[in-house]
Amino acid sequence: MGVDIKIEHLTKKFGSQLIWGDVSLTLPAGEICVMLGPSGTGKSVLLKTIIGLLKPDQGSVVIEGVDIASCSEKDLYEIRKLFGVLFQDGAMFGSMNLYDNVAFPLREHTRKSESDIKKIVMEKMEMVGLIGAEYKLPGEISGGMRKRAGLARALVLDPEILLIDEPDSGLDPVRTSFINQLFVDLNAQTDATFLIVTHDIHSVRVVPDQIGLLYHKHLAMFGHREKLLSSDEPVVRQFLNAQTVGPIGMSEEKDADELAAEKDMELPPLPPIALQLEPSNGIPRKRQRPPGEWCRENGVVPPPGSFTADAEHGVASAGVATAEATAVAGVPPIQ
Ligand SMILES: Nc1ncnc2c1ncn2[C@@H]1O[C@H](COP(=O)(O)OP(=O)(O)OP(=O)(O)O)[C@@H](O)[C@H]1O
Repeated sequence: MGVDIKIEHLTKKFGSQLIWGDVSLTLPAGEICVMLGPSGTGKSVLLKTIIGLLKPDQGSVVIEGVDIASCSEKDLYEIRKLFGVLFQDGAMFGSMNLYDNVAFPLREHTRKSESDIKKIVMEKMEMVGLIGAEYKLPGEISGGMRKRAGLARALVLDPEILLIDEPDSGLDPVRTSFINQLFVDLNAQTDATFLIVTHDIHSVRVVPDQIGLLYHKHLAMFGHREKLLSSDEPVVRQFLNAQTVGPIGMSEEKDADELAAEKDMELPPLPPIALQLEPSNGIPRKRQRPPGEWCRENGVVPPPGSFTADAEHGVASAGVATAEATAVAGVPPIQ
């Protein structure tokens, strides 16, 4: 399960307004990818382009040999069956209970009997922890439950690709952690390719295998989590660590005077790279790589204290833990 999405030289404009240009990246089959970027950089537009709701001006999005950007309506209809989509608010029909909301794609797109539909709906409701809430209306449940119901609905057609737009918007930190764990568990169970758009820096540090950053009308960087989390590239470093010092300003880019004023400012050290969330059953996901492997293979020294339990809290542990962490990454321990 899970398929690659190969994006090449993708450009999107609305009229004369360039949203992003020449975006190229591959979302690897079965991996969890996160797309970041300041507000308005076109992350939602990218999701909509990947699923063929918006046509790019140039470039291709190839899934299973079909280019979404140029294929026929019939091919697009077929390819869309590979997708599950979770919109920001869960996009539930307000007058339908959760059971009917989750059953909706099965009733619309398949000829399954009501007893088969029931089996599938209940299986997905169980996966997202909503057994017992089937007959509640969307307006009667919390935002977190609505997201989980939206996720159950996105899963009913057994998608190979899950597109998820800002799952944490409106959720408190605890519920965000629950939904992050749910993504990791679902990825382990389904091996689907995940693309999540989020602003939540903590989620970015512990959930994805791959991270991308859209900035100033282009893809600033895309790659393995350890690449971005150890990067000194100013935009990546500033965004991933939520710093005010760096090229990103309040509205868009900082001007030359603002950047000159920051020239001699010392940046805080990069925080340690956290361990990725493990599936709840303790069995690693198929596409999960051992901590530190990317750094080791690419000769990159991770920030001190990386890949330890403390690293999740941004604490660079000294002594033994640091030595262990660097040993994991295959580089000499820091004395
Ligand atoms: N259908 C449309 N027609 C014209 N402009 C659009 C359309 N959809 C999006 N835009 C513009 O594209 C830009 C990017 O919007 P988008 O919603 O993708 O940003 P985003 O990065 O997801 O932002 P946020 O993080 O705030 O959700 C915005 O300037 C928006 O106004």
